[in-house]
Amino acid sequence: MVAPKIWNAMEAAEEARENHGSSGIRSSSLTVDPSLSLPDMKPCIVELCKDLFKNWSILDDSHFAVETVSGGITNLLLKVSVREESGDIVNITVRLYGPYTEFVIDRDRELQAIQYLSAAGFGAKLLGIFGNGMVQSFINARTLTASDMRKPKLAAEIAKQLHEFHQVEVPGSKEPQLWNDIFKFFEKASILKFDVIEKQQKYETISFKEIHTEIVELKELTDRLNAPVVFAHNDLLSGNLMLNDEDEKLYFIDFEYGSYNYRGFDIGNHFNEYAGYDCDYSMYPNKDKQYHFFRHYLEPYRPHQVSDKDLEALYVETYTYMLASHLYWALWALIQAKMSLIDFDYLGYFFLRYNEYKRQKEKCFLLVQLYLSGSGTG
Ligand SMILES: Nc1ncnc2c1ncn2[C@@H]1O[C@H](COP(=O)(O)OP(=O)(O)OP(=O)(O)O)[C@@H](O)[C@H]1O
Repeated sequence: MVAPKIWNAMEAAEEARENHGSSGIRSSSLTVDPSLSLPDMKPCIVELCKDLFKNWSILDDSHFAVETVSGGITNLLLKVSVREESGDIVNITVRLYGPYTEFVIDRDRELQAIQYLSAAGFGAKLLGIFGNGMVQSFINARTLTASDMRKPKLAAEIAKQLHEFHQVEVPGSKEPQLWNDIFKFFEKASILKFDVIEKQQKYETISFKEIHTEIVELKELTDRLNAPVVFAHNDLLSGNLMLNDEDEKLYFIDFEYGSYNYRGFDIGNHFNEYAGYDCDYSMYPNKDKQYHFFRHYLEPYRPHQVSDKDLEALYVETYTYMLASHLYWALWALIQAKMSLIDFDYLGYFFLRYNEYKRQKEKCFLLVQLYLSGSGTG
């Protein structure tokens, strides 16, 4: 097993300290125990805020209100409202990384990306980092549901924003990470041991030999497409989309899985999320709905001028990487089943994603072969 890369919070904090003048990102070496109850955690959060934002250090603790925004599937997110001396209220969020999340999330990669993405106007502004988390601006908006996300007007807006997102340049290697990540997940996922006997028995029904063959075959197929590579969000589910209804501003949030990747993966992965938390894959968009999305993605200001050839190419690309998205999150779920402290049936989630992969595979492979042979997709 490849040794997991443990995010070096101290190094990152030190780097941010050095860069503070230019990037405006503050840093603290404090850590907050995520297992504390909210009342016990509050004094630690207040101390952290005072350490990061020196102008708040003179305020009495009664000026700080702390509440939970979300348990997330991965992290704990808190909202801190600070009544400043002037009487103004400032809202920020404090994100505590979930334990062991470094097994599936590269925090260095996330932190670097977030700075460039937030400078380009995406997501919440990064205000500071600390030993086991980060502080960001609070976004005044509601979180979308899967059914919101499927509405044509919002789908067009998401496509348009994704087009912009994919234009952002993040320094560093521009190598697509998909297959590196999938193989890394595979290595970890294939050697797990569960203490709970039922879980272990369920786990033992999985054929990793079969999965490995699937990964290799799918990689070979996607390689033949020469798909464009962009800086991708990689986790565009409804919970990572927020909308302010008044000014109709849409926000992409949560760049934990962001990396250079195939654009078709970002889109296919997003379409898989139409299934919502119940994984109802009958909600996957039909060809018309996909084309609606593609038009606004490819030409946000002239959606009706996109050529049939470009639509078809993106259709094939998306279909193929949609399969990769199932493999990616299926393997991710196995690692979570072992590592996460969150009470969620990750093992069951593996089967939902992998079974859907198997259900779609043949049709997809056939479609790509037809397309590559020049016979079209019909
Ligand atoms: N900066 C923010 N301002 C306001 N609300 C936010 C902000 N960031 C996240 N949220 C809210 O908290 C929820 C969880 O956030 P996020 O997805 O970043 O956490 P997570 O732990 O990574 O969750 P998951 O693993 O489920 O994606 C979002 O769906 C959104 O409702």
